[in-house]
Amino acid sequence: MADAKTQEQALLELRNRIDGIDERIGQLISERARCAQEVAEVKNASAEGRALYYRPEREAQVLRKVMERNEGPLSNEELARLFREIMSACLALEQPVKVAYLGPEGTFTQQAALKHFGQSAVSLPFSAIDEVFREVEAGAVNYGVVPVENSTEGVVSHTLDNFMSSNLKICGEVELRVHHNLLVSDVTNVNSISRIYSHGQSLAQCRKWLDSHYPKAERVAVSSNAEAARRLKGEWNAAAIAPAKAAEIYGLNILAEKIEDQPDNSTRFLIIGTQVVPASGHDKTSILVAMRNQPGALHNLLEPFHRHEIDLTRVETRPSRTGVWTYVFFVDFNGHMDDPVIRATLDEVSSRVADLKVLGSYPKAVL
Ligand SMILES: O=C(O)C(=O)C[C@]1(C(=O)O)C=C[C@@H](O)C=C1
Repeated sequence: MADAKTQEQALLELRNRIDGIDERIGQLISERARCAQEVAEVKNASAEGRALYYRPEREAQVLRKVMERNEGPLSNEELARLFREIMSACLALEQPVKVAYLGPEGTFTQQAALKHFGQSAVSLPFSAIDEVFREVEAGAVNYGVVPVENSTEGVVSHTLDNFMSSNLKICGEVELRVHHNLLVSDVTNVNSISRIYSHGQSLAQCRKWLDSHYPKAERVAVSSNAEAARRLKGEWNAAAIAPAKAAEIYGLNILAEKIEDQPDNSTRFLIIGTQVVPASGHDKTSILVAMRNQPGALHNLLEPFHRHEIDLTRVETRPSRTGVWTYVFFVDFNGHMDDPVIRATLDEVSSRVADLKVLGSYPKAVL
């Protein structure tokens, strides 16, 4: 009895301390939000209606500082995620940011949009990558989010091809650990699952798991994981592979978690917009280069990077849509356009190729 009393007393004291801390945190968050409102006034005063509220480079710096200062016990990622949301709410006070993403609701791309902009952003689903580009170009939204690398949605080439005809810039990147789950609906008879829906790439990424758990089930590839989740309604013998978020949105149950064959399965997404982003201190640049398919062409293109010791992070090639025998390379490397070494390198590259377009310099993914 005495023990129970002491425990209750200890809890009460700790909870009183937590109440006091919460009060201070609340006051500080409000003070920060008022500061952000003043930032907006300063931006408005000098921009004649064209103020840039969202500043990717500053957000990256804020989050990096949060991680550097962290003394635990929360992990760097956890603490940065909390500050991500505080900044998202502060930005919404300045201007609610509108973001188009490759939908439907529940896709990994939506998850990437929320991870990058936080919950206070207004995110709008579009059914094709071209549409996301068009919405941003038309000014109907401020930014777009599209998958680009090792994508579960299987659309990397679409994103790259869109850059050939678009003047949009890359303003940021997001990396997402991709976990697959087996989802069922309330009416599913879990002992007689004979059909499994998902995007083709997701089915491929869970092949071994499916082979051992559902070797006889028919695997049906559909346009997105969210579409797979949507199909389940009313099908008693079907399951879907999709993100946990899709279970929430479509009212489904998770039958098995993290069923991907590779535990470090991840996808990279790009933030597209019209803004040129200043250096944040840890940046990447993406360029698009068009060149004739001659012997030694790729070596010619890459040699200046090697000589200037610039780290390439990705080289991708696509056949150009115009002109026979011409290839287009997408090259990502560490560094920012404002850096004189990068500028000099690109001047050299430019003199060796048919065309060079800088798609953007942007902060490396922080979270
Ligand atoms: O520093 C700014 O420019 C701000 O607008 C403030 C702030 C923030 O909350 O820290 C908010 C939005 C921007 O994207 C970056 C930072």
